[in-house]
Amino acid sequence: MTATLPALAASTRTLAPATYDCILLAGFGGPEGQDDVIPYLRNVTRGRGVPDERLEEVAHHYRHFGGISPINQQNRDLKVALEAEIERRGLGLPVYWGNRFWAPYFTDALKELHADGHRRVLVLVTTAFSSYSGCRAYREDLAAALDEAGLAGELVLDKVRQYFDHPGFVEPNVDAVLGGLRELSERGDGDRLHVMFATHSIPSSAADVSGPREALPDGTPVPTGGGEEWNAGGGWYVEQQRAVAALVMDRVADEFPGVPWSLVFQSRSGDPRMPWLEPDINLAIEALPESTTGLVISPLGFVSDHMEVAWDLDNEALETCEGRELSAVRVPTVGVDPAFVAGLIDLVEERHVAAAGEAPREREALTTLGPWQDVCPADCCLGRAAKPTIASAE
Ligand SMILES: CC1=C(CCC(=O)O)c2cc3nc(cc4[nH]c(cc5[nH]c(cc1n2)c(C)c5CCC(=O)O)c(CCC(=O)O)c4C)C(CCC(=O)O)=C3C
Ligand SMILES: [Fe+2]
Repeated sequence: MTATLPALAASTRTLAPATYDCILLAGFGGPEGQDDVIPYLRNVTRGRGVPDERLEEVAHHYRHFGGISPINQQNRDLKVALEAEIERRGLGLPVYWGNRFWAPYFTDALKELHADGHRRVLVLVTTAFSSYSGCRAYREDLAAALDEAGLAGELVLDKVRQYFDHPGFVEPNVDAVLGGLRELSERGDGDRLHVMFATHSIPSSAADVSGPREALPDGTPVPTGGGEEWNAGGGWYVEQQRAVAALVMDRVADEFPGVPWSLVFQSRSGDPRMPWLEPDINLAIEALPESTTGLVISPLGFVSDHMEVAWDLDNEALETCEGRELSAVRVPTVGVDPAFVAGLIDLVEERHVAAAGEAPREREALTTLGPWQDVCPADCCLGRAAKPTIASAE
């Protein structure tokens, strides 16, 4: 199946700069009241074989917070911050907001921006890493929304690259981890520290096919993973997170040299007999050496402190720490940190030029994996049947 798809030449993974006329902030979406919770969860898990018991368990997480996920407000705040940065730079690009799983849906946002006269859309996705859930699913859902809105021939939808190693994403994460390490030191629990970078678990089979099935333009081969104590999985999803985590630790090493760290996974669902990325954060906390005096938890896999952070880390993981009397701090995601907001607009400016022939902003990347592709090969992150997508070579 995937092996028969034609390979995409490295050079075609970068799009020439162009002029866009608006930005679409593409979010995940979340419920905003108790009555939304079940319809929302049905949207998220449609056709995905997530067991009912898991849905009930997750519904309980939302119910605990009045049925309201913080994610929509966080995206509203991000939209306002992006608008202010665009205004500051005089770019004149309006920002629209749409979600995969809750109102405002992608279809509504596309209809709205089209009605306002826009035709060339640059999409900013609220996830930094490459995986089916973090990239391809957004591209598929945008293609479906284009169709549903009846605008398939009318709009151009290009997407900003995954930005895991862009300074705008890395720097706030460095600051956050540094803040956590300092806090533990000030508490007097800084003797033997550990940093855990938490990210969403995905099926190992999905991890293995995350990102392109070909070498990077510089020849870096597709990562095969394995060989670790835990099931770390292969593919670019894990590789990108490991690279960013290592970079963050390198950056804090001046002040906190030699602090051990690990990449851990959270929020797994699906059939328990299927392998997903491990270790689960809670098991990893249990397995820390008895001598560990303080733990920093960085939600590296997410861009805002949404429900997966508020529940799975702040409730569950911190409780696991309490259970073994381990002093711990969960540090913030990038959220609306000014450096992150500015970084997203830098990413826009490396693609958008006001007029043909103008030089775009330089493409920044802090690991050897980047700058990541603007356009995905046809089989990128493709695990199941191919659906049409935007921002793909085919
Ligand atoms: C990689 C990844 C990201 C990061 C990239 C990105 O940010 O997009 C992410 C983000 C998020 N996931 C979220 C919520 C949920 N994810 C679910 C289910 C799943 N996620 C998966 C993966 C990911 N998820 C997978 C492989 C499943 C299994 C089912 C399937 O294959 O589709 C379910 C169903 C119940 C359950 O199984 O837990 C819910 C409710 C929210 C919103 C939180 C809020 O409301 O504040 C956000 C930001
Ligand atoms: Fe999820």
